[in-house]
Amino acid sequence: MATMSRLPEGYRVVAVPETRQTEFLETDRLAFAFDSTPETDAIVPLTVPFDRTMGVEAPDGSLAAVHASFPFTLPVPGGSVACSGLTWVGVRPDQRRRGLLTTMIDSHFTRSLDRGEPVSALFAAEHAIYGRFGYGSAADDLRVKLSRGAALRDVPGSADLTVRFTTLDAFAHRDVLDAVHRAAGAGRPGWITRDTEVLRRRQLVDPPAWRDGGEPLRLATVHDTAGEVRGYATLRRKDVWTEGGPRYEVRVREAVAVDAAAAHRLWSFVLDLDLTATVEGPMLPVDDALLHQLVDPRGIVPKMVDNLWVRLLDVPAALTARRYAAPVDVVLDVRDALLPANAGRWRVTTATSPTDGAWEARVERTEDAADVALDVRELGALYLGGRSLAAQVRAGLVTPVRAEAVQGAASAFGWPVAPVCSWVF
Ligand SMILES: CC(=O)SCCNC(=O)CCNC(=O)[C@H](O)C(C)(C)COP(=O)(O)OP(=O)(O)OC[C@H]1O[C@@H](n2cnc3c(N)ncnc32)[C@H](O)[C@@H]1OP(=O)(O)O
Repeated sequence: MATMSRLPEGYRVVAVPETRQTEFLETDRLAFAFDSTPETDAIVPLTVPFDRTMGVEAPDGSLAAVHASFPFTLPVPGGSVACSGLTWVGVRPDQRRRGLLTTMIDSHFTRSLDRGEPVSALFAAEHAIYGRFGYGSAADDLRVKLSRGAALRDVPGSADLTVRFTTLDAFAHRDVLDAVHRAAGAGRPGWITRDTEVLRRRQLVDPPAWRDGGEPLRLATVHDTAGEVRGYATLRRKDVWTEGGPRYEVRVREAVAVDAAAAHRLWSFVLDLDLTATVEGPMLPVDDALLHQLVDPRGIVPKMVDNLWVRLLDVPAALTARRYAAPVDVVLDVRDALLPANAGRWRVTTATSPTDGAWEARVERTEDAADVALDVRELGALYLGGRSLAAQVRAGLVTPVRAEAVQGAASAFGWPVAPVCSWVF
């Protein structure tokens, strides 16, 4: 690795074991300006994976910066890949802009590669932070505001389903909701599942301090005639009384459904709760069924937000782990200032014809002339199939060395299901 480290004199990278939990949390609280109380801490499980938590110590031995990573299985087009999910990154405000994050990223890359994780992914606190390290913005999610009563097109089977509404219980509901969450995201790139008990429970906890004047989190579940859960929404209503009557807001934390009928039934319920006027949706994939089922999509107020950022740490391993939407034979000339093993020309070739439209690729070093030249950041952005190589060329981010190669490569690197991760880690 081309080392990026430029720590000030006397600083050093250290592992942060669980015994330093209090110090770890204090560092991140200073960085993120968040507070907590013993009441909230008693409810919210700590998700920090201390066996994968690192920091930077100042010369006096105190923690100046921290980060951790989750061992995820990242769904990618047609498959999945071992992924190091970077998280809890924080540098104390009095230690920032001295290269501490840069050094931590260096160590994160090395450790991830040593563990056999060819890809890293993250949610970025701010847009400007991670591109310099080769992370590309690989997915968007949509946050929509809808009016009560927004009509949906008919979907066969919806009328056979029933909805139950109750108060959410993180312990009682976590397993059944996790099973639905997994089923709902099958085949969707980026749909990271919550593979530990703490991560499952963390999505459902509801300390009073987080309610912002709303009710406790409620749970709407959609059931088929056999009683099986086919979809769910976690949500809270906030009471708003006006001279004109009640205009409550519904805030949906998560809404997932295993099929179109369940999505239709779920949203029909959520969009027609008594006393309410508006519904704020959760993080939705940009191709979510709701957006297609709405009779009048003009009625929504959408906001598009960057979702997962992806960094290819081992280009050939990462590109081999995904499938391609069309046959391709393209030579990529990759720039990677931080991980030189990725740099240079790679031929991506698909061969035998698959029955499911998901083409496997061979990825090999080549001396042949490049078709397309791009930074590893843009390759990371393409990785989940949610960005278009042709759009990157049009935006001036990718150089089309052989312009005729772009259309075919763009089709192959795309994917028919939009990537998204439904929760922030
Ligand atoms: C995956 C996650 O956990 S996302 C959470 C990230 N954490 C936060 O946002 C909490 C608040 N902020 C912080 O803790 C810190 O400011 C961090 C982690 C964002 C940056 O840490 P620093 O140690 O200051 O970064 P470092 O000094 O290594 O900066 C490297 C380069 O990135 C730039 N940079 C760092 N942060 C930012 C930012 N927020 N916006 C724009 N540029 C930035 C620096 O200017 C520097 O540029 P240069 O190389 O041209 O001089």
